[in-house]
Amino acid sequence: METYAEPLSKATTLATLSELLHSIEKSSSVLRESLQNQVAAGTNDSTYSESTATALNLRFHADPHVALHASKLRLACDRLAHLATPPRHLVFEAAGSFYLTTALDIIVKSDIATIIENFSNKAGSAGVPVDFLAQESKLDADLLTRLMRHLAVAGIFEEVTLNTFANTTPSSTLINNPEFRAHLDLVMHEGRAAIPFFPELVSKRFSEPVPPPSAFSLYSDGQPFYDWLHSPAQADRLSNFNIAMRGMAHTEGLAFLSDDYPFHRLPTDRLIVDIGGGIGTLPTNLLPALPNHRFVVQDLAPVVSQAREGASSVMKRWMDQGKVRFSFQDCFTPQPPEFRGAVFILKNMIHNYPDPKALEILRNLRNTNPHRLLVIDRLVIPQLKVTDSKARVLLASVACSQRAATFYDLVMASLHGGKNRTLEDWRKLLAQGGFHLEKIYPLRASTGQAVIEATCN
Ligand SMILES: C[S@@+](CC[C@H](N)C(=O)[O-])C[C@H]1O[C@@H](n2cnc3c(N)ncnc32)[C@H](O)[C@@H]1O
Repeated sequence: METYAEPLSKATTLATLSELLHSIEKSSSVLRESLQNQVAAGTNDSTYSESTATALNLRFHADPHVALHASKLRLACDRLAHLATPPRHLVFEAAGSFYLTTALDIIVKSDIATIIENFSNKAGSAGVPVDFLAQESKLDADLLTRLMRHLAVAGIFEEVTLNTFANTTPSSTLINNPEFRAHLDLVMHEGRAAIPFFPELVSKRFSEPVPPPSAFSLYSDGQPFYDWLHSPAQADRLSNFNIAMRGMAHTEGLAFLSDDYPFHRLPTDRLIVDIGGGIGTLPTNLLPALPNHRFVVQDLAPVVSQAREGASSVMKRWMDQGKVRFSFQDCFTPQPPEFRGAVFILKNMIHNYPDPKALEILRNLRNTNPHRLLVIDRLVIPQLKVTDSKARVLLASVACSQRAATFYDLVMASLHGGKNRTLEDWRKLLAQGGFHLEKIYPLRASTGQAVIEATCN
């Protein structure tokens, strides 16, 4: 017999099972009541959050309280599944998890979800025979069946009858959705370039006095990720990256941002400066709710050009009205004096950098005496065992699955040498940069993001 370092006693297992069942029952009943109310109300979405949740097919996210219970339910179900799974199986399944990535990569590239949708609409059937999918996508039918079946086990697609597949709610997010597919492609394509070098990075970080900054730098002969991405040879990848940033906004619950953080309290005479703002995802989402605010979106030259050239008609109108301005600004250089006292936003920026580089950015901003600094980034919450720890309490109040937050932490390590940070990391980093962390506003329907509000020390 194998021996175990710390076997769970039957009494402990029983107590955990009871605690989880209680939590699942409580959250499920909140969700059920919310759905009953929605069904009774019919199709009328009267608030902005309601129509946003409907548009994104989020049944439980119009109301933040219900959204919190949806997240709590997932957390409790994950823990319950861990408890019920033979321990070796959890480890074994983790070993094979990259086959899921591979299967997803293939079906995303061939846009199988859209093929299923088009065929089902035409034929009026729930499922599509795999032979048809194979013909349309020019992929081997036998291997495609097996890839689809593996995805179906994960809830992406459904095998309705033998070798016949239908979309599910998750796979439907891929239908005619180039922005979401670009985001997935970014994670899988650039990720796959860097991942083979990850073991070397981990080892060299231990053994070498000046280790490589990231796994990606080992792939790119030392070029930092953004230098590589902005080089003329990678024009297609830059274009995919910028589209991916729009797709990312939907995965991160950005649509609810104006409800989850009180932007309306920010004075309208202060500019909102979005540092490393890409092609303007933030004002696109915020301006409809904040028509009297003005945004400056800063980024590096190739991105600013793409933002101006590819601006939508709405964006062009905002630019003409002076509500949005795209400007070239390297975040490692001092901000121009006109931005003194502005509201600065760093959305998905700081996670790209290790602490010394992140501090350079923060100190530059501190010198402009900002009205507020809003860091929109992921909050990693370690799932500590100690039940009364602060982290446990935080996890319960934010109630966000950590699957994306911790995997993205590794994406940051691998591509940029950056990291996703815990609450203590944020508090310390902000203090060293001259800021005081005022409050955390978790974003519902996000993958662990929160607005971290800071003021000058
Ligand atoms: C992860 S993306 C985030 C984009 C946007 N904030 C969002 O959340 O959609 C990081 C952005 O930082 C920009 N960036 C990289 N290095 C920069 C620098 N030194 N100064 C300003 N922006 C930079 C990139 O071009 C990219 O648009």
